[in-house]
Amino acid sequence: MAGGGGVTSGKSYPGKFTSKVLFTCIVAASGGLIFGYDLGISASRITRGLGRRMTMMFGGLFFAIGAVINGFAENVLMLIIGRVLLGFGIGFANQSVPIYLSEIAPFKYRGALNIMFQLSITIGILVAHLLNYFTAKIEGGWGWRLSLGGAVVPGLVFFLGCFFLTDSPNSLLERDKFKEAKVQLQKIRGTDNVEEEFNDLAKASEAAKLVQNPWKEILTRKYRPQLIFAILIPLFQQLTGMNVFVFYAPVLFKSMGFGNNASLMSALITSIVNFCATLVSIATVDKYGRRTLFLEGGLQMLLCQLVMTVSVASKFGTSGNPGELPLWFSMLVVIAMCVYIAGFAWSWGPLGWLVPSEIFPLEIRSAAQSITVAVNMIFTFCIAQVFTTMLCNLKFGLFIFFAVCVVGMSIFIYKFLPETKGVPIEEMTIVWKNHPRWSKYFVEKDSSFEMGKI
Ligand SMILES: OC[C@H]1O[C@](O)(CO)[C@@H](O)[C@@H]1O
Repeated sequence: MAGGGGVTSGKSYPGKFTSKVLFTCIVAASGGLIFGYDLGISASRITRGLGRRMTMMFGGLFFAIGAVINGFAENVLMLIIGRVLLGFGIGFANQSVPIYLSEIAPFKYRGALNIMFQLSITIGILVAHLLNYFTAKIEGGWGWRLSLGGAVVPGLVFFLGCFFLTDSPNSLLERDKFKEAKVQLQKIRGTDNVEEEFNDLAKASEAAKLVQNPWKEILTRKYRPQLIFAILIPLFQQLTGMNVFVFYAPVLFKSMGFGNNASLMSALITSIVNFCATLVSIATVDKYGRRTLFLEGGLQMLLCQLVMTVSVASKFGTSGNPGELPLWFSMLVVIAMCVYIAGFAWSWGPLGWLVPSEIFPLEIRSAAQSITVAVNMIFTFCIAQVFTTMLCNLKFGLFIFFAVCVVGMSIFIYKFLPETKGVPIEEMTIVWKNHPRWSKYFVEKDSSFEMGKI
């Protein structure tokens, strides 16, 4: 495989899959609930200075306060203020949760534990869809208060849960808390024998401390490979077109002839498929690797987009008026949509967070994650804004547009993404060094690797 192949670092840090690491990851991943419930902005300086855990707590708190203000809003200003706080909450959570999970997880299970973040996102979407459906039926027109105010629940779950967490050893070392970092690592790994891993983390943190300004640093040539992925992975995730289904599924289903219950049906079907397929990703990502999932998911989405293109073109043409749609046709489109969503949910959905969170060295990890979050949010917003205009102008061509994007991103992954499965996070340099495209960014000196002096 071009540039693929598995790489092993030769490390085998002892340690168990402890109940502590599982509990910690479940609580931290619940930060995805608030993103599933809503969308927002980003915060890197805070993650580095305050630590991942504190940033997560701020995220939950802002989100909960924003939700309360929205729920009790008496005017538009209150709605705007609440909305801004939700945005901060999500920005803080998206900034800190993926890297926290990747740092805290034993490297062999990093994929599965990190994907619990995306799993929480899918739960958030499912709950919000269901709630919207029921609150819309509440007499008296105050149901929206319940929908908006209901966001306080995931916000508080996440905020309060964070009290039970410790910061990641990497983040503690970043702030010179050596003793605490070691004790926490021993607790998380369930063994006192963490010397090798701890030394590697300490080395990474020493290297990180030499970097005064991560924002300037990330622009230097030696981080070019990582920077490219920090930007392109979230961009490509949004260019799959998935959010067209998340945001507009009810409209699409209605136009396929699913009468009055279209909204509930679509919300239920697409959200449940999204959730279940994310579980598949959890079960397979550390076994088959990131590249396999990316490529399989891409192919699956492409086939479905082609089925949708042909179906919509043959029934709607360019007039947009389908007449009476036969049942088999509606069923075919629904099945294609579901298979497409499953393809996304075990590839670009979770990997869009996992891969960026594990490929950056500590010194630029927070800055790079901010870029990833910002690109993700900006393009989520753009797709939501331009979707209807594109649909009106391109008609079935919209599906061709996303299909072409999927082909492009799959080729990119095939040629350029190194496999990161089974490599400890602070040892990740090795995958770049061994990759035919990226090795030139690394030069060998005195049997250690010095980065980017060419
Ligand atoms: O599960 C679908 C959701 O996942 C995301 O791609 C984030 O990873 C969102 O943009 C989308 O709404």
